[in-house]
Amino acid sequence: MSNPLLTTQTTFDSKCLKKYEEAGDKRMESAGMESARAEASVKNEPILLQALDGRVPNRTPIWMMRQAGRYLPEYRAVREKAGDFLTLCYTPDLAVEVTLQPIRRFGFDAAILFSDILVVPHALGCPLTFEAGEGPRLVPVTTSAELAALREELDPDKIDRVLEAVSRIRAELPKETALLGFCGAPWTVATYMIAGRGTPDQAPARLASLRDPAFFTALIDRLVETSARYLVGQLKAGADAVQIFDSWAGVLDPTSFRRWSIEPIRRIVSLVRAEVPGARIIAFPKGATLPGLTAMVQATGVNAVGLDWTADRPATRYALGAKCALQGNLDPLTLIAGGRALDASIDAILADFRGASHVFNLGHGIRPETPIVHVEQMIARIRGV
Ligand SMILES: Cc1c2[nH]c(c1CCC(=O)O)Cc1[nH]c(c(CCC(=O)O)c1C)Cc1[nH]c(c(CCC(=O)O)c1C)Cc1[nH]c(c(C)c1CCC(=O)O)C2
Repeated sequence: MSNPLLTTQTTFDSKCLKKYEEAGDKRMESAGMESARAEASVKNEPILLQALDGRVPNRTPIWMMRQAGRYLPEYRAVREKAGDFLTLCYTPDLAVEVTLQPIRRFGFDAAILFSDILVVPHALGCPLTFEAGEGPRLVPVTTSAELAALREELDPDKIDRVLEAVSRIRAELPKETALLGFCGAPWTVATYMIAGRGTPDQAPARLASLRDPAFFTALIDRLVETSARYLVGQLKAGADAVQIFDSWAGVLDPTSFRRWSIEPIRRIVSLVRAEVPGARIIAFPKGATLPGLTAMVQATGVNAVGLDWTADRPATRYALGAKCALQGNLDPLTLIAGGRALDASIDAILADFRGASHVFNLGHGIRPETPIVHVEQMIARIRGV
């Protein structure tokens, strides 16, 4: 019997979409009908996890990257009281509170731990500050000697506070809401460590990889090992799945993408699953091409890939829909615009992924200026209420 997902058809007409749906239905049948017991055990599972397991839940799970953040007045109030962003991250009471805020307000299908990808370099001993309106500032690490001066392992005084927040969040969340942990991918974290800040094209890290490959490889290795342990800690503390953010993957040429985005993520996935068998992992290599995404899924075996708003949805589904879940990909600017543009974009995303294992999300983090009524409009549209 031929698999409609493995044909060489390259146009994405309605006939082709019908095939996806049939394949999705078949996949549902084979996944769901293995035994009545398996069916019963998945019924109570959060729908986000059903999608990550390759099932097609009876409604589309929704969460938003940066869903706890400055667009929420209740976040701004806690942030003001804490004074400093890192205080929020390392004070379990506050991290639990801001993680739960968007769940209380919107009832998303997943909470994401409130923290930051730069907690990893900070816990390795890199001084870090967040200047108001300017983003993060780190003391740059640009040589093997500077790397050698950092810790080999994450400082437990910092990380244990984050893990305590994880277990308290899990205890307070409704059981139908999944809890996501996360870390930055080694490449993206390295770009901030080397430049000491965000840069437009990550030139300092790209140059370092060319000029001093021994240093750069050692830095990536340190991040692979510590990030894997950190994710294992989060999963053991109660995270149901984890996402690896490779926000700057899109600046890498195809060879460098394999070497600095795919390969470190592959190693993290394998280290994590050695400790936590079957760990559910989402990779978000922002800006990756479709061949890049395909290679990522093939090499790493992640459960899902995050798609930014530039992804060609039918082509991505055609290439990957039978191999992993697809997460995304509403343009965060559409959520600022609202109105009919928002409705039309949501409808297109839902139509393109109908019958697939799809997690609704934005193509990148929600922006602080986003009106809350547009988030409500989005959720109502997706849930059909
Ligand atoms: C690159 C990156 C960072 N942090 C993160 C990434 C990867 C995702 C992406 O590409 O956006 C990841 C991140 N940062 C934050 C979370 C929390 C969980 C979530 O709601 O998604 C997550 C998952 C909170 C945050 N991290 C930050 C804020 C804003 C801090 C504040 O309250 O002032 C929040 C809510 C600060 C931060 N942290 C970082 C930057 C560049 C900035 C400044 C830009 C900004 O202010 O939006 C680094």
